[in-house]
Amino acid sequence: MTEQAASAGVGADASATAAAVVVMGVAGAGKSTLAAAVADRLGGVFVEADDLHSAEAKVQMAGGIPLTDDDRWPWLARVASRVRDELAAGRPVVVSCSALRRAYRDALMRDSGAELAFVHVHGSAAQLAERIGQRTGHFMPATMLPSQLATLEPLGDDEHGVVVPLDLPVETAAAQAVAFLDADAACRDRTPERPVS
Ligand SMILES: Nc1ncnc2c1ncn2[C@@H]1O[C@H](COP(=O)(O)OP(=O)(O)O)[C@@H](O)[C@H]1O
Ligand SMILES: O=C(O)[C@H](O)[C@@H](O)[C@H](O)[C@H](O)COP(=O)(O)O
Repeated sequence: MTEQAASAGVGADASATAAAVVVMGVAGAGKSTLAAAVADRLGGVFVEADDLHSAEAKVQMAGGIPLTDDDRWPWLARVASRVRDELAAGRPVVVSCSALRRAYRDALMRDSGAELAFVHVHGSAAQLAERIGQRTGHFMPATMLPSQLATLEPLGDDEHGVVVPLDLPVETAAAQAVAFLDADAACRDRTPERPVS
């Protein structure tokens, strides 16, 4: 993982910006808000992975029961398929998707065929609890936060991603994310493709 590439002073260069981005993190962290802002900056499409859950999965989560891996795989496949479709149509795509575990992120890469970049919106447990408590009208109850945190696997050093603090103003966070994406795209241009594990 590249730590806060934004602070490296990399200038914005739309042509170098990764075309496929997943804004990840636990429920309520601020993924959708940031993903929409990043999509706007990239002139890309914002995809809300929550909209691709089955009705059954939403009922399950609304009832406070976390999804299992078996519940998640078909959902992740739908998210990846959507990414693939948008890229095939020539549109940059920014997805809001929890993508909590490494295996989920690898599956998204494998099934989309895209070299995804990840932006992890994160903060302390107290900040996350406060943030999810503010959210209204969502199927995911705040009681799911502990299971989300238990499932979360932070970005590995070998993943293309950056952590953005959840308490930044959204436009500041989006600027940090885009600076990272520019730096990451430039870095990929200089290095051979790595295999997806
Ligand atoms: N940078 C931010 N600063 C302040 N509030 C935010 C910020 N990002 C998101 N929020 C608020 O936090 C709550 C959760 O945000 P949301 O984007 O829905 O999170 P997620 O997609 O991770 O569930 C919402 O009420 C949203 O308005
Ligand atoms: O905004 C949110 O609350 C999350 O994005 C949430 O809706 C997400 O879809 C679930 O977290 C299900 O997936 P996981 O159980 O794999 O996080």
